[in-house]
Amino acid sequence: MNHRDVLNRANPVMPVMVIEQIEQALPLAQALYKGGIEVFEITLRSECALEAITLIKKEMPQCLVGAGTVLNPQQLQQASEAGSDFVLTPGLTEALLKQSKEVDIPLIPGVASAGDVMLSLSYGIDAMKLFPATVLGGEAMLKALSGPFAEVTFCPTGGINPDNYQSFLQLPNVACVGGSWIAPTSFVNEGRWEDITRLAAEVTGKAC
Ligand SMILES: O=C(O)C(=O)C[C@H](O)[C@H](O)COP(=O)(O)O
Repeated sequence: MNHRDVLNRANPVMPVMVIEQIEQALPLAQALYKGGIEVFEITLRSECALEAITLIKKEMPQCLVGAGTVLNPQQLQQASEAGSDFVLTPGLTEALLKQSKEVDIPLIPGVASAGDVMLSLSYGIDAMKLFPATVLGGEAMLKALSGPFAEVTFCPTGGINPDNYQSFLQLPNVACVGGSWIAPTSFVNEGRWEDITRLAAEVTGKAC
């Protein structure tokens, strides 16, 4: 499985998940799965994030579990040891790119400029996260990047919501979108799992 496979399998949406309590991990992942989602981004923004990755991967091996908000090589190493299938970063650094090759885990780097895309390509990575997508110009930015980088596939993330995700998905260089709107913190904290399944199913068109 490479970077591109991850983004293609995440189509149409990769949920950006913040799990504050380990008890929320499985109900949340299962609620999303029931709504047709099988690729998760679990951000390393909470104490129990690594534990949540391990747990979800163990109980739902049919899903792909990625670690998000990976900021440095140490976190990349920890994410890999926790069992992550892939990692995502908000931006890219040479240190992260090098470490992902050493650890041999697909890294989907956040990019915000043509220079970032070129650095990522120089490490053989042609599937990237555009972050923060709407701030960077959204669809206009993606159309502009498709000129020089026709072969690159993106997962726009940051500012994607129920009103704009469809127009992003129509672009040929967009494999999937990323977003937290699909797993709102308030719903997670209130245990509104059926509402999360409904949100996911509205986007995927699937329910199981
Ligand atoms: O943490 C990371 O690795 C990021 O890249 C940031 C997240 O993708 C965005 O915070 C999601 O943005 P929203 O859907 O607008 O909430």
